[in-house]
Amino acid sequence: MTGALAADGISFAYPAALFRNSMPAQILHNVSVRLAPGTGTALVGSSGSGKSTLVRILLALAKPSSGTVALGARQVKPGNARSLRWYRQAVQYIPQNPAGSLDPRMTVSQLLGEPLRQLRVEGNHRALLCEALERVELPAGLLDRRPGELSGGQNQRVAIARALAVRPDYLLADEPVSGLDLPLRDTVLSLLSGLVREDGLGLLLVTHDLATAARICGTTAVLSQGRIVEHGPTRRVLDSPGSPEAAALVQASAAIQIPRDVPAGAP
Ligand SMILES: Nc1ncnc2c1ncn2[C@@H]1O[C@H](COP(=O)(O)OP(=O)(O)OP(=O)(O)O)[C@@H](O)[C@H]1O
Repeated sequence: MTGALAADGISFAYPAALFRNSMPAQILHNVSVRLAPGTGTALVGSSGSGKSTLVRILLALAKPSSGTVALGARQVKPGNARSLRWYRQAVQYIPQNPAGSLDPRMTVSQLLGEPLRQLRVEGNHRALLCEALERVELPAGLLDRRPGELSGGQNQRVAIARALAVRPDYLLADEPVSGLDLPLRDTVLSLLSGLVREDGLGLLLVTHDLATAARICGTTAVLSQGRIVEHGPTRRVLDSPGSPEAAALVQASAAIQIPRDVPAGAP
């Protein structure tokens, strides 16, 4: 059984740009988040608050200036591909615009098989590919197609299947539905919700939008200027935000909801 995925006391600064004679930019200040299997945690915050930087640190792609990342009892640090193979298999990333991350020259079979080969995952790869496709409700008949031969929605699911093929315990999804139209957004959110509730994956969902967070995440952490200013049940954050940053995000989410409810043809 995989343990929690925890970032503890993370601080981080991007190095000073020498040519600009600038100081190192302190981006994260003593940030802690803890993810557990079968639970969804939303990381919300305004643009530039440090969400993607924290995700990079959780993915062991950047080294914090202080603090630790650990999966269960095992500490994780940036390192070579071989030393991180176990971690890459356990923790997968779904980027913003997942479909855009697919190489158009590769078939679905090659796209899904690549991480299995790179991470030297044991077992029958063909069976793992089919299992991943089935989980995102795509037929195995698509394995020989290329992204250009699929719809936008199918490509989104292929990209999620790619993360699922290695059978991870955790998914870190950075704004996975921004830029999608509403029906597609709904499909992807339902899929992610099922992965948490039915398959027991742990999910970190990075989003600007608290309404999106509320759909799938029981817990929400609010990041503001590199600090966690609120961390608790999403319902509580929505109903009685305890920080000005959370209050502003609730207001923004509500404002985005209003036009959707306006009947067609209304002035
Ligand atoms: N490579 C870099 N070098 C220097 N500063 C950077 C670098 N990448 C990001 N930053 C700065 O770090 C801060 C946090 O960026 P980050 O991308 O983590 O925020 P974010 O909350 O994910 O924003 P967004 O919601 O717009 O994606 C920003 O001020 C950004 O300009």
